[in-house]
Amino acid sequence: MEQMPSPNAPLKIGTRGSPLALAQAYETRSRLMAAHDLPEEAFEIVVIKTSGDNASLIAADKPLKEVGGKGLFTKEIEEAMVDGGIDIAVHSMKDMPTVQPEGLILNCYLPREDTRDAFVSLKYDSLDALPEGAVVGTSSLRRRAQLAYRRPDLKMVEFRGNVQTRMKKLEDGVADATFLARAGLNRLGMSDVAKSSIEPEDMLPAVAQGCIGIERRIADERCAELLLPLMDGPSGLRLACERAFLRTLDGSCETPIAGLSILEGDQIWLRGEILRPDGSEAIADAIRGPATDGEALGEELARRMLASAPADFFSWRC
Ligand SMILES: NCc1[nH]cc(CCC(=O)O)c1CC(=O)O
Repeated sequence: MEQMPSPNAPLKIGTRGSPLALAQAYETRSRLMAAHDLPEEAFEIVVIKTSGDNASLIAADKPLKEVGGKGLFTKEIEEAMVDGGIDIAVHSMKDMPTVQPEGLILNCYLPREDTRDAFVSLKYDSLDALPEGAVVGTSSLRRRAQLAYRRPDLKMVEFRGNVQTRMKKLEDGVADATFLARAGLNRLGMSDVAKSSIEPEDMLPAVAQGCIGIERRIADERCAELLLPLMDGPSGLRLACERAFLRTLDGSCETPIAGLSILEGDQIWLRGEILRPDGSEAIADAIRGPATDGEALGEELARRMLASAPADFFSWRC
């Protein structure tokens, strides 16, 4: 049965419990408080444990895609929203599947943070400075493939956990360097661990990197109204374009796909890169057109890249 919260009941904001997820939930709460002149008590942050947070799965040093793919960190949160246990959910858009469960809508995007990856190392200043055979820690299939393509000499090791855990691994000498989203570091107040940034011209970030999205029930008009002033126009155009690209490529699992759109006046410029998981081959392409046609442009670029790739290139599609 549909629960009918009283108009004065606190709005329940669902989130994972990681330091980054909490920072994103607090940012969302602050923006809601400012937009509606509401006190902190008008909101309740509800921490939800997801399969992806399951310690035993994380401890097993398996690539995340073997553990369960993209819905891994979102399933339980979306279930809580369908059940009415929470009213809205705050997500890192780059971790979100391109299609939402029935009854839910994800179209509220906050102003985007830095979209670049950061180069993090205790010994070296940049990717170019890494000596031959250096060890890079990463759990991201995209970063792994992009790095293997550009620097076949590098050795990759599986690297997971929060930023503190990863820094400890660097201290212990498990790897010489790692790559983290600048957006996450900035939100955690840890941007000083970044030695340099990877420019999109050198390596495109993940689709939707650096963007916080807020999901709600489609039928919940109270939440629709509350979120309206938070919806950032430029983020909306860019995310529609990038997510259409990913959706058309069927990037439903963690896939070696990178993509970034940039607004230039009333135009949008989308660049994409698709790689073989082992980094032995990559295809890149770009498209430009009216920003309001972003979704169609994203689909068109994806179709063009699918058509131009060798037949066995998309063996990872699922
Ligand atoms: N896959 C984990 C994840 N999801 C979102 C971010 C960073 C924040 C963002 O991109 O918005 C990260 C960590 C990372 O890649 O360093």
